[in-house]
Amino acid sequence: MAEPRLWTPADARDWIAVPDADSDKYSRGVLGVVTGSDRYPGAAVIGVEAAIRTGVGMVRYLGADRPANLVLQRRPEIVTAEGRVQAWLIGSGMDPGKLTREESSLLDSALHGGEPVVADAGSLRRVAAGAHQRAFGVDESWRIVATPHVGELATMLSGLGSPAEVGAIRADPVSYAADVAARLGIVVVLKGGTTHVVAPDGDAITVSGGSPWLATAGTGDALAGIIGALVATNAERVLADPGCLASVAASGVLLHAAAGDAAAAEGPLAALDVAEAVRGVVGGLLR
Ligand SMILES: NC(=O)C1=CN([C@@H]2O[C@H](COP(=O)(O)OP(=O)(O)OC[C@H]3O[C@@H](n4cnc5c(N)ncnc54)[C@H](O)[C@@H]3O)[C@@H](O)[C@H]2O)[C@@H](O)CC1
Ligand SMILES: Nc1ncnc2c1ncn2[C@@H]1O[C@H](COP(=O)(O)OP(=O)(O)O)[C@@H](O)[C@H]1O
Repeated sequence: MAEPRLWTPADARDWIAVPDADSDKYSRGVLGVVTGSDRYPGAAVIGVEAAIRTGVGMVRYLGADRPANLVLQRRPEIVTAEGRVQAWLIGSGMDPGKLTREESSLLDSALHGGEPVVADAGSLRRVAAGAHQRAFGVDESWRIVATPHVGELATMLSGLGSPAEVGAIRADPVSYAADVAARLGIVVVLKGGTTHVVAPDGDAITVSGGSPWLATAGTGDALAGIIGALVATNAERVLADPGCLASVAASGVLLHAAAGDAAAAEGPLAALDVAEAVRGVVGGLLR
């Protein structure tokens, strides 16, 4: 396996799609979102806020009623009608053991739809079960980015029939992430104090830094929203060259770490502070 590359702000800058006079909300990219649940409605609010502040043409939120109402209270600009999307963000704030039939069907539609997908938390077991591979073949599944923490990667490995202890994964994170990435044909973003982005071919990118104050509930939901917005606004490039999906994901991790630093500069942070701070980070990179 090649040595992991370090990702820089200049690398991330390349993946910020800046609108011009010919842009409209559809041409910029629409992110379809299936996150949150009655049990964890807040995850939907955090992920949507992060996506909006990363920059996207439109967010279509299609989750359950309770999170949908909270999302709309905070962000009336969100659209809850079905329609075309350029990418999906799924799974944050969803419990894989307690999905309603409608939630399961929404997750499956997103995974089988052919658009790039950012799969978090409650959708990871489905990804590990390889449903998308059966539908599209391994090459096509390069369009999926999964964002597990070590506990969730352990669950994915169990699903693949290769259980591993969390301690073993922590000791050799890139190898375990690379194993899952190769077997499922997906990009794995293994989250932690240092985050590793690993492509199916074993190419690894490391994003270090990010304030330790990020170790608080909901910051992973914010990360998924940031990556979702970047994938939606770069969807044409991703579909033309799925190999670039790891670069898009690494850029999202870098923006998230920088937003965490910005929010932590004022004191202990909450996940929504991180989502809000992404705006200033993107603005700063573009100056
Ligand atoms: N405001 C909200 O609505 C929030 C919702 N959340 C949602 O809550 C659900 C459960 O999330 P959990 O992360 O607790 O996942 P799980 O409950 O699936 O996994 C947690 C398990 O993994 C282990 N573990 C090992 N390393 C870990 C690490 N680095 N970080 C976290 N757990 C680790 C834990 O000990 C535990 O056994 C997800 O759907 C998530 O998106 C969380 O994001 C918190 C905020
Ligand atoms: N000690 C740390 N230093 C820097 N970043 C961290 C640290 N701990 C966690 N993070 C980051 O915070 C986020 C936590 O995500 P996650 O574990 O999914 O939590 P949640 O499910 O509560 O959102 C990840 O992006 C992770 O990389």
